[in-house]
Amino acid sequence: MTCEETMVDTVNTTRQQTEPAIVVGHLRMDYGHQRAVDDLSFHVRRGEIYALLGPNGAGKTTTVEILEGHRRRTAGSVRVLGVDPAHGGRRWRGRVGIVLQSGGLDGELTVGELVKFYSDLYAHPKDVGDTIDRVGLADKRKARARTLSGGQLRRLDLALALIGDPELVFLDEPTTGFDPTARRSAWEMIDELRGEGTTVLLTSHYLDEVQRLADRVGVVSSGRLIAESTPSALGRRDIADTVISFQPWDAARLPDGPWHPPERHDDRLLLRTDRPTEALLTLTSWAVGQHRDLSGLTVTQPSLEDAYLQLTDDATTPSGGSDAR
Ligand SMILES: Nc1ncnc2c1ncn2[C@@H]1O[C@H](COP(=O)(O)OP(=O)(O)OP(=O)(O)O)[C@@H](O)[C@H]1O
Repeated sequence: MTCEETMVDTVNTTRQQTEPAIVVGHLRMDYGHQRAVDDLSFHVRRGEIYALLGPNGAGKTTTVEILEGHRRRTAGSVRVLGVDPAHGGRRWRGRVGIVLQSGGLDGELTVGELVKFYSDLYAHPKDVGDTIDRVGLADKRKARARTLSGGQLRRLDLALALIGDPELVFLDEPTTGFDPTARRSAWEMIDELRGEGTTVLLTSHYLDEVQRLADRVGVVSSGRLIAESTPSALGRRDIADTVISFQPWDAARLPDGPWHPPERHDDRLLLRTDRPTEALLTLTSWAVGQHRDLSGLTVTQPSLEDAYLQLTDDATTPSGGSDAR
């Protein structure tokens, strides 16, 4: 290698280490006349857990399939670990953990045999027994794949994605069909991946999962990124107001205050506000002045779920933030 080639190689290696794990620019995917992904841009930093969140048909799986190199995009640019997945070779595949469709596995092989078979495909695989333990299938090691339940098959998928000790893992709805205990252990496992510096791209419908696991979340609706933030900052967005609720007494006449027009729900009055401290002061001063209690008073902070529902609702209504095609 000449001195010049060595320098180019060093520059390339440095660039690959500093470049985000995933860079998506103006990605578009059309299935015939159906636009599934529309001008989508985002990046995932190395070691980050990034969640794509969105309603059914938002384009999450299509995006992940393009990033995995399983689907050719219509337009836009994509780099995964410094490589265009459309041209990702064997070496690149070895660096990326992909949760396979277990439907394609030979159901006659046992869990242990399948994980061992996949481990042999990689240069530096993890330990087969440890990986099976980690996904909670230790007692199913000798069971044939065809005898596993839906949730157990997804755990097997996860084991196959992790066995190659990848730098980046794609987890498309990793806990769908898991019972609550299995979900918790999958979460712990994903936390461990974070501890090891593995980058994770996750798609999920479960807001608690995203809240618990993700460093950042991109909300996708109709193929577009409509919001991107940390889960907690997304939950704090002004769009999702704090709700103050209580049971008003007969003939109560509410004073003016920093809230939207009051809403009645059964015997309760709901006040939505983006200035909760001031609203509570106005409300409690009024009640004390009237020698009354604010019976059943509750104050509810907006959750990630509230923000998500409001965002996706706005994006799919014609007057909302995203243009309707
Ligand atoms: N192979 C395909 N051929 C034609 N249209 C497709 C195909 N795959 C997906 N679509 C369409 O593209 C859009 C995006 O689908 P995609 O599966 O990517 O969404 P998603 O966000 O993953 O949905 P879900 O949360 O339900 O899994 C949908 O309207 C879907 O009907």
